Amino acid sequence: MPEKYVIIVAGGSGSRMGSTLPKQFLEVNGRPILMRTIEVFSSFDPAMAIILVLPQSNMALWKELCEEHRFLPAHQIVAGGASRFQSVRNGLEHLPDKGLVAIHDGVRPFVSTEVITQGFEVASKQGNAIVSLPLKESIREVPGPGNKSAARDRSKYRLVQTPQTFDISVIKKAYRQPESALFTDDASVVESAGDSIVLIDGNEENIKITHQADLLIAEALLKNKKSPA
Ligand SMILES: Nc1ccn([C@@H]2O[C@H](COP(=O)(O)OP(=O)(O)OP(=O)(O)O)[C@@H](O)[C@H]2O)c(=O)n1
Ligand SMILES: C[C@](O)(CO)[C@H](O)COP(=O)(O)O
Repeated sequence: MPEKYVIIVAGGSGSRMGSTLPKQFLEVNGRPILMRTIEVFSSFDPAMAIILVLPQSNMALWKELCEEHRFLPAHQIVAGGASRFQSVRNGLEHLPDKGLVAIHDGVRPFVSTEVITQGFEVASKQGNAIVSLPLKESIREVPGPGNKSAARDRSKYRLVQTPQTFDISVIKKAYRQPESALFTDDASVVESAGDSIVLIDGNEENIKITHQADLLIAEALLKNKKSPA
């Protein structure tokens, strides 16, 4: 297996959460969300290099939080950009040219180690591995034909999550493209560079904490984790 790296992107402002403090620093059951996310990767492989992308304006806060919570996992801090694309691109500059990198949202603390493992294994053989889930609700296209809404076949779609794991040469080449509004994740950047995307199954608990209600779900997931099997 080639050398493994992870870029954890936490350079956003969390506008949909509606809190003054960006959501990655909010505590769930007494610990900042971002620390929980980093800990999943450091326990998966304590030797793996962790690149953490943060808003420039929150770097001092992060240092204080690390001291307060005695947060020990080693990580290299990189300044984020105005968009997720720019934050990932900044993180990639701190990687060597060879190896594998998992790119993961700092606000997805419930990714399983099985999914991380599968991501590295598949990406080492096929160049990339993108975590996804089937849809569990009906979907409609809006507007569909005739400017009306139209039922669509959900079996043709997947919900895309992170980590998205890549051969470093593949992802670095892709991120040399100019930014596009269509680049909502790393798979879309790599696909636009001409590579085929490989989907793997994710874990249902790996939610992206986005809205206030997600904090309640996160608390419930943690409670469930602690209870005896
Ligand atoms: N300029 C940005 C924007 C987003 N992200 C990160 O990308 C992940 C997924 O983005 P999202 O959930 O949309 O986070 P925000 O952009 O912070 O939220 P919002 O869109 O509600 O403002 C988050 O971990 C976020 O911190 C980032 O590193 N740099
Ligand atoms: C990368 C991502 O988390 C995959 O689901 C997602 O695309 C981020 O999207 P958002 O618009 O920043 O919420």
